[in-house]
Amino acid sequence: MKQVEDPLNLDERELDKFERVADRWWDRNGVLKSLHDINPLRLGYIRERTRLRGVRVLDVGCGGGILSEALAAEGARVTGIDMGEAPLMAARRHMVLSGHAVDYRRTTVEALADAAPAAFDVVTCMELLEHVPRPASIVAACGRLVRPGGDVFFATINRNLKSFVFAIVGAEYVLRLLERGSHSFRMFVRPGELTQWAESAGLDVRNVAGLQYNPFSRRYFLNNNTRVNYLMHARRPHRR
Ligand SMILES: C[S@@+](CC[C@H](N)C(=O)[O-])C[C@H]1O[C@@H](n2cnc3c(N)ncnc32)[C@H](O)[C@@H]1O
Repeated sequence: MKQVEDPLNLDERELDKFERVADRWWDRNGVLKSLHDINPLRLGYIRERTRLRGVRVLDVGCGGGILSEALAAEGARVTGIDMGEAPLMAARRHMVLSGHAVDYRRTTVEALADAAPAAFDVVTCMELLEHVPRPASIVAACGRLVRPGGDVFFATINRNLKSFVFAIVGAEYVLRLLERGSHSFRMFVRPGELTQWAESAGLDVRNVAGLQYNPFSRRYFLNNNTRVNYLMHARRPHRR
């Protein structure tokens, strides 16, 4: 039987995971602690590779706004988009407390790419690709939304035996860094796949870095081991 594609590129079960925990989004020691813990590393990775002050940044799948607010604090003019109602509510509530202004909107990245092509200097899309049915479509839309010469940043989880052991068994069952069921192994994305989608979106991949967790020091760090979590920096060339 032919499978019918969801035109919104949504997986209701995945969305629901974040609806349920949204009121604890900004609890630094709560269920989303790992997002808080990796945020300085993600921000540092972005800041090293692009200018943020005064530029238009789109944060795709922004959730409760952990990265969006950090980008705004760097002086960027940030738009955050997500399809979850409750995460966006948590983001708007927190923005009032923090004073880091972000323009939060409920839209798909594909619809925004139709409405506002090349409207952003920088696009970030972190920890989203492993939660959607058609990640290549998200990557293509990110490529359309960034201006020529602009930068795109992705973060996701590799798909192999080590990532199954570390990102699911280790993180969800042994160390309890994440809630059980946070991730589905089959939705993880290999760096080769992401590179191919980025290139098909007209982007040049400039760097891929690994994001590691040391269970003894309980600290995250960046290196070149991309077997589990990794980040990617791509740039839209001026001519394509
Ligand atoms: C793991 S959270 C990541 C949040 C944020 N990017 C961060 O890293 O701090 C994933 C987010 O993706 C959102 N999401 C899931 N599917 C989506 C889709 N198709 N379009 C936009 N957002 C989506 C969820 O609502 C959730 O807020």
